[in-house]
Amino acid sequence: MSVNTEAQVHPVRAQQLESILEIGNLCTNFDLPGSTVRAVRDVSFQLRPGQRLAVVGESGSGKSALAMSLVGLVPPPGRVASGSVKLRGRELVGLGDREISKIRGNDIGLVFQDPMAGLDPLKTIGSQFVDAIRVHQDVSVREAKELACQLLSEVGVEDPRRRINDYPHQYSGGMRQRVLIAMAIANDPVVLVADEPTTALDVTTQRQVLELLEKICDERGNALVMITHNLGIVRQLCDSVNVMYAGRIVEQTSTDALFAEPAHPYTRALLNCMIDPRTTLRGRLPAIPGSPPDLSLDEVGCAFAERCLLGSSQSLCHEQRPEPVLLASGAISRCHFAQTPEGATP
Ligand SMILES: Nc1ncnc2c1ncn2[C@@H]1O[C@H](COP(=O)(O)OP(=O)(O)OP(=O)(O)O)[C@@H](O)[C@H]1O
Repeated sequence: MSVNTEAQVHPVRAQQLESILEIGNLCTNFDLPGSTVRAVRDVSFQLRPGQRLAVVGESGSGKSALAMSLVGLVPPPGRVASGSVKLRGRELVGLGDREISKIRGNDIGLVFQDPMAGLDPLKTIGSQFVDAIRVHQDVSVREAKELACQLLSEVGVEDPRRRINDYPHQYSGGMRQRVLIAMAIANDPVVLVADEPTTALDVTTQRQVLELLEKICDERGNALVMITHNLGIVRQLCDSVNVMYAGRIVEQTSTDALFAEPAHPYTRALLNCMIDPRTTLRGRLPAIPGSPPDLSLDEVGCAFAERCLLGSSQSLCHEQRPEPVLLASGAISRCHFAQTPEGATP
């Protein structure tokens, strides 16, 4: 099945700007002894220059596995089992480690949840920064250091000429995240992939880091893929949204439409869990009743059917997997009853 959704959702917009990233029928599995966890299932979408796309969903829905698949960093025993990731037309799936690492940190910048995971505790920030720049740019150590200081200043690290000689533990969590963001943009990537970049931070620092990401995207014009649990972040930072459930994208829509007219029952359940969509920047999603399916089992019907208010009593939902449906709003929803008006019996 092919879900070439961007072309379906926004045919006019899709023609205006050629996409820079094209994901086609991507499947990522974790091969465990005796079972295979199918973490990303037949995911397709496109990203245009400057687009800010959120990927949202509950824990375990496959957001991180998708993000890691985009940049060739799926940890073993995981692997991209099939499908395609094309950056400016170049296929990344199947590239060797050396080739993909040239692209990572160059055309695609990465910001992770735990800034410590991206830094070597035994090296100064300066030496790590210089290395990260010189892997991709033919510049001297002195020039790389100068660029590093400029970037640190850009992301709000005061006195960068002194701070560059400090070790990661001498920075606060928020400052370490700023350093990683500076490193991620050092080679002017066309896409920034941020996987829950503020989850480990306190509320005030979260807000500052989000404002920084927003400023960077505004000023540099890079596209953003923002992996998050947090619909407040989606509202603040992103223009479009992929909602993931059980490894699949169940809704693709604009941020405005997500809040105004959520199409999929799962999206509506997520929104219902938000206490106050205007102020819940800090709010992780509270639980939706029931639990997601075991991703090592084959799907029969809609993966959300058991938990769905609309379809739990419908035999169709339990028997037949829904295909994506293009709605009048421009959203795509993977629901048998996507066109059913709210409150009506399907
Ligand atoms: N290293 C691994 N080994 C085995 N299974 C894994 C591994 N990493 C992820 N998975 C499985 O893949 C599925 C998707 O996980 P993933 O981390 O992508 O979800 P997520 O939506 O990012 O969740 P969270 O928001 O909690 O990070 C889950 O069922 C998870 O258990």
